[in-house]
Amino acid sequence: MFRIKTLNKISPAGLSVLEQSRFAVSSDLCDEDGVLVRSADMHAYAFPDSLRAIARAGAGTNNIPVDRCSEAGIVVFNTPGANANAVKELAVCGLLLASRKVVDGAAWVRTQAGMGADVEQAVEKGKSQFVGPELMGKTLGVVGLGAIGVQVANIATKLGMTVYGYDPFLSVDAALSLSRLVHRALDLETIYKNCDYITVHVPLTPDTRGMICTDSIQMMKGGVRILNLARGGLVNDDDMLLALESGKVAAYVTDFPNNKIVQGKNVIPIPHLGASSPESEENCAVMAAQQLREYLENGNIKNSVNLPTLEQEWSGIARLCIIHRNIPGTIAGITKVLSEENVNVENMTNKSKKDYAYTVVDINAKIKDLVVDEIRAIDGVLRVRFLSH
Ligand SMILES: NC(=O)C1=CN([C@@H]2O[C@H](COP(=O)(O)OP(=O)(O)OC[C@H]3O[C@@H](n4cnc5c(N)ncnc54)[C@H](O)[C@@H]3O)[C@@H](O)[C@H]2O)C=CC1
Ligand SMILES: O=C(O)CCC(=O)C(=O)O
Repeated sequence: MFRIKTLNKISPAGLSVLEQSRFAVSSDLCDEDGVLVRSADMHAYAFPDSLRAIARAGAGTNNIPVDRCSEAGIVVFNTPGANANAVKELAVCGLLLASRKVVDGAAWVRTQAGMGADVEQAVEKGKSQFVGPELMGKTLGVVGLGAIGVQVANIATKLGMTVYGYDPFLSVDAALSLSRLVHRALDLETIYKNCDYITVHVPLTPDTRGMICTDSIQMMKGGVRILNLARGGLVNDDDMLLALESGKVAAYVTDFPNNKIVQGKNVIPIPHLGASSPESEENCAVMAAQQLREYLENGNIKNSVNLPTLEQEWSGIARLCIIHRNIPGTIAGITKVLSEENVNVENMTNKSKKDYAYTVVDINAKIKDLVVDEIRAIDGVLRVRFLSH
């Protein structure tokens, strides 16, 4: 029986993937084999020895201490693309909210009603203060052309916008999905200098933290409208507040409000709703649970952010799953231990991702705990699991 701890509310469709006969799932258990999480901050989380995998039902993994997980031989999964449509739709909403003063206008209508005014009359008299430009014919810059950015760029072309996209690491899949109407920007300056609207869809990393700051805003057009449905830390709040105050930035739509930024002029704060649709919550939860189940039961890895994709059909009665550093000599060490025990290797796959590697060895014999311990002791080995049918 595997023990799965949930750190956020997970869609029931995802939980149903983890059948009760094989998985105990609760927010209130210890010695967990796996964790299912959405946005809960895990940086101070104490890993029990039992923990083998963390599945993030969502895209961003900046709430998880991925380096610490790698060192402890814990696989971290996410669910690429599973919530992209939900975020794309909110981005379209954000573009409109940044333009058409709907939020301020609606609040104003309510105050009129509250003050006892004749709302019908007040509306016609007061509406001119809420005029805002159309999107058609304007220029949009999309920073980050991954699962979300591509969809936002493509749909914006259908709204009649001229779209520039920037992504120095554009994947082949993303390139194939990108509309030919989207102009490829080769640097951020092109986006900053040319766009009336800018939307960021990149992960929060040391490289992207604070990328929207006074230096970048200075390059932008006066009255630019900025959308941030990616992560709060991508924007320097102090610099943004100054730019909003001066009017250099006409509107800032953020899915990551905090006490400071909500004070700003023309800030449209959204309570982190990017992925909050039933469809997206279900997609993410199902994908995360399936990946977790497949790793715990069969050792197969798909969509991990710290370890390579490795899926192998079973070809023996037992399987060794070894997470190790990507250094010479480890595989030789593993096969040496097995051949000394006279164990035949039925099938073996090794894959690496940056500094870490994963080796799956199928064998046709049960081996003693001592042999597993010998493999565990090989230089560079971080975690060994022994699975049997
Ligand atoms: N508001 C919300 O609820 C949600 C927010 N997000 C955020 O959006 C981010 C993007 O999500 P996805 O598109 O699904 O991820 P993704 O991994 O498919 O795409 C990210 C893209 O950013 C690119 N990139 C990385 N560094 C860059 C840089 N310095 N400049 C330009 N491009 C760069 C990558 O090459 C990649 O193509 C996530 O990391 C997460 O932080 C994602 C889902 C929901
Ligand atoms: O689970 C959520 O609501 C947050 C989604 C998100 O921010 C992400 O997928 O990166």
